[in-house]
Amino acid sequence: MSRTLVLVRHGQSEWNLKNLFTGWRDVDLTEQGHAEAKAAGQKLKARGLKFDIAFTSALIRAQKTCQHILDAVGQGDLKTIRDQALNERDYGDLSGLNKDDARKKWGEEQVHVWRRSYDVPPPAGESLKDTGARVWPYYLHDLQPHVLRGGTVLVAAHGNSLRALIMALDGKSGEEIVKLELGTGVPVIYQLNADSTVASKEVLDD
Ligand SMILES: O=C(O)[C@@H](CO)OP(=O)(O)O
Repeated sequence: MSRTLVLVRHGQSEWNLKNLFTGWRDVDLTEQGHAEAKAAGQKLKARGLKFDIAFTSALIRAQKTCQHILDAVGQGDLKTIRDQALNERDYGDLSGLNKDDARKKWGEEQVHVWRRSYDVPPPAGESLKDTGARVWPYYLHDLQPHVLRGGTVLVAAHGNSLRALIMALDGKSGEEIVKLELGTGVPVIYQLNADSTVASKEVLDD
């Protein structure tokens, strides 16, 4: 039985391009972002993947990425659940600021800690731990059951909401997760065992 979970970070957004902290701000994909999402769909199509259900966040950049992928695999009308549990980490007061300006103001090290550490939240925002505290229960209750009954499930979401999910799936520590970067539009394919542990993981980053 195939129990397949496909995670895809949205394609490049307008604020990725402008190098701004985005978080819950609802910005669109760039031309490149649309192309990356379509290319992700083509890679999944080439694998012969057909989905049973799709999940995405409440934010347009993830929703459009999800739709591009479904269109590419010929499943444009597939049932898709949108939930803010899968939203990007809330960047709080950093939202809308330029990342280089923030480095000048607070220093390289502090900004890196806010962006990639496990449990240090940016001012008035969520740490990765906080993000995981909403992503992981949502995964367990709403998403994983579809995979365990033999489904193939698409999740189109965000860099940090997916980092939180991957941290739990891979059993990574707070120190290890600092190094994990997810590319825009790069599919990550998990096969799960019947007991919900990970049987295999493949990153389609070529
Ligand atoms: O700005 C954001 O919301 C995220 C993702 O684009 O940025 P970072 O990679 O710095 O966590």
